[in-house]
Amino acid sequence: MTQPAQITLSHVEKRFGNGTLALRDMNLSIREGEFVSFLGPSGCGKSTALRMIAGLLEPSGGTITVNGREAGDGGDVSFVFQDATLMPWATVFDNVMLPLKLRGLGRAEARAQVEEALGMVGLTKFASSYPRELSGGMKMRVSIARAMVTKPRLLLMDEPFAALDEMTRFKLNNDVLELWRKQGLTVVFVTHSVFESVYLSSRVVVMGSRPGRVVHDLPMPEGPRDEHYRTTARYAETCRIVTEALEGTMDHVDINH
Ligand SMILES: Nc1ncnc2c1ncn2[C@@H]1O[C@H](COP(=O)(O)OP(=O)(O)OP(=O)(O)O)[C@@H](O)[C@H]1O
Repeated sequence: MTQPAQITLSHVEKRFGNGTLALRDMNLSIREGEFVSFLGPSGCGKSTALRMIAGLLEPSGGTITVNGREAGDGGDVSFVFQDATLMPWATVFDNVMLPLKLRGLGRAEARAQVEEALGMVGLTKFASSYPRELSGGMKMRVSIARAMVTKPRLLLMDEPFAALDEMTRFKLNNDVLELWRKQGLTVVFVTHSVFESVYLSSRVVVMGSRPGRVVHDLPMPEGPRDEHYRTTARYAETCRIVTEALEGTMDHVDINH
């Protein structure tokens, strides 16, 4: 039986105060347990769409429902930004505990959940370290642990690995896939990278700009995702198909710069 939609965007439009029409008539339905990437040229509204799903921005037209409620109207959703956005004066433990503290939990009550979240990202031994003592990849892991500590059903990620070197990015790609599988999450992931979107996703939503909208909705092949997969003909062929779809959304100005 098909799962009911967990996220629905229906005729969504976003016009900013300065008149920019970022999205027009965006329609999309995401089911529980999917891993969906938003891929598209710079400025096509990927982040805007993600922020509206999170309830951080309001649509100027249309409707967005998440977990059966209006977007932003309730828990079960976590957000990971491009920067780890950690509190530099607080330990890894305290950074990860923040969402629980905001919900009124004390240290003792929160301990088991924080430890579990740190375990998920392999940072158990770094609970008392400070952000300045960590590499960029480790800081991003802390940020992911902070997002996971509330046990969300939906994880929204806005280009989380764009600033990391390639090997770290590959490693974190695998970590996120493991979380997705083990925790039964739904993930919506914004990226500029065809290779990253094809590797991670069960579905790639290719967006076009001026105004932003969904241009292609491409199911990805099923099967294991591991370092071997990156070297297969199937992966290369899927990347080619997605690249063509992406290029079709761009005008010459976009392609040449
Ligand atoms: N707060 C804002 N006020 C006005 N315009 C905005 C605002 N935020 C985004 N925009 C505009 O809306 C459009 C979509 O922006 P958005 O950041 O969602 O695109 P994107 O696809 O995520 O881009 P990138 O890949 O470069 O991050 C762009 O034209 C952008 O300049």
